[in-house]
Amino acid sequence: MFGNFFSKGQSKPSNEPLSSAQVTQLIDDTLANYVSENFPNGVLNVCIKYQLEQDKNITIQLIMPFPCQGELDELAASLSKALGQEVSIVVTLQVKPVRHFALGSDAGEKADGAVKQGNIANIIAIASGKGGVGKSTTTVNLAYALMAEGAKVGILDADIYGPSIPTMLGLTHEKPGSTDGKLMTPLLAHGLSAMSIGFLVDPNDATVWRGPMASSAFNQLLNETAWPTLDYLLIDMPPGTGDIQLTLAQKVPVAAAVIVTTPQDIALVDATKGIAMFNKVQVPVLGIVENMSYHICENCGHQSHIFGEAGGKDMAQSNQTTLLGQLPLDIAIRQDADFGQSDIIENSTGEIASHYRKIARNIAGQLFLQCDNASPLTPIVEQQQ
Ligand SMILES: Nc1ncnc2c1ncn2[C@@H]1O[C@H](COP(=O)(O)OP(=O)(O)OP(=O)(O)O)[C@@H](O)[C@H]1O
Repeated sequence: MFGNFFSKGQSKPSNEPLSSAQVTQLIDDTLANYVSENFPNGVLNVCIKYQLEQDKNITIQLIMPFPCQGELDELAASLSKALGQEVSIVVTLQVKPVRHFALGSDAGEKADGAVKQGNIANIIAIASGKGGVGKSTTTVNLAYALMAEGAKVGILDADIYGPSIPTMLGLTHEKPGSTDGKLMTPLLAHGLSAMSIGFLVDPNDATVWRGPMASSAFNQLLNETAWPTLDYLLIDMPPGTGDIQLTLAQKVPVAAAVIVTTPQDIALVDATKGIAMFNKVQVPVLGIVENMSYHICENCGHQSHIFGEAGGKDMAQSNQTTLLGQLPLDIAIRQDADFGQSDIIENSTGEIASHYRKIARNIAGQLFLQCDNASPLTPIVEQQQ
């Protein structure tokens, strides 16, 4: 796809240096004609503002409605090569809410989209039918990946019975404070705002909570946290599709859900139940992330499909949803999770980071593209050119 942007009625530049007007035209056409999953009608079609600066180097300033820096960096690299001149694309984000969110203790009950606008643009639930498929690990890495793409992100650990987010963020012994004595200040992990029941109570105490108690603890975590302005709040849902999950999905104005699964049959069956649950409460499912899809042998490079092959793709097809991406079973992912690290923080252009960043862009892009019409609680979403 990249490098093909001259194909739509454009001619490749000859060796002669291009005039400034020709460069402008070529860049305009490229941005208009570049097509990918997240830009089905070109970049300019969704761009809010576009500005071109030509000097020794070329800088393209774009205001975009969803994070896409990584994809546009690749487009800029292709343009640089084609023009023989350094081209950079600088993205500023203006993420629009798909559903309005009210801060305050009554927000859960009034999740009807008519309440006052909070400072969280979009809440995305990350769920799995089956436990242990890597939902929390994926949620943490996707949060960092969205940040690497330029977004302001928070994470809420709704896994009341087994909160693993504190460990995965390296915040095990930390406790949130409060500046006003009412709202808790979320903890920060490399710029990611986080709240978890694991910060507040001994996880062993929470395991004996019954449904209503767990549900009210979750409401408190969401509504009594002084969230900063966020483009996305990712909710790490408890595994399963029982009453607790259903209540959470209903109480929170979730813009959309993402299902994490492994390609194993037993996990896919439960993931299908997860999709059905969100359909029931009319929360659009953006797609499926297939975790532990394959393993590459460190010694010989052989790729093996330990948990089966193509399960996520087939399941996405049979549920009329999208396979948002596949992640390897990789020792570095496991080690990072155990030690409160993420490869994305250290090396945002590394191989593992690239997998997560691509999926993060797909989630944000599909949320923008799909949800305008899909969510019953959607306010008018303006698209500007
Ligand atoms: N892609 C991966 N490669 C290697 N290890 C992974 C990967 N994804 C997750 N893991 C490991 O698998 C284990 C389970 O992951 P995690 O806790 O994220 O699963 P979960 O679905 O959230 O579990 P639970 O159902 O308990 O909430 C962890 O040890 C984690 O480090």
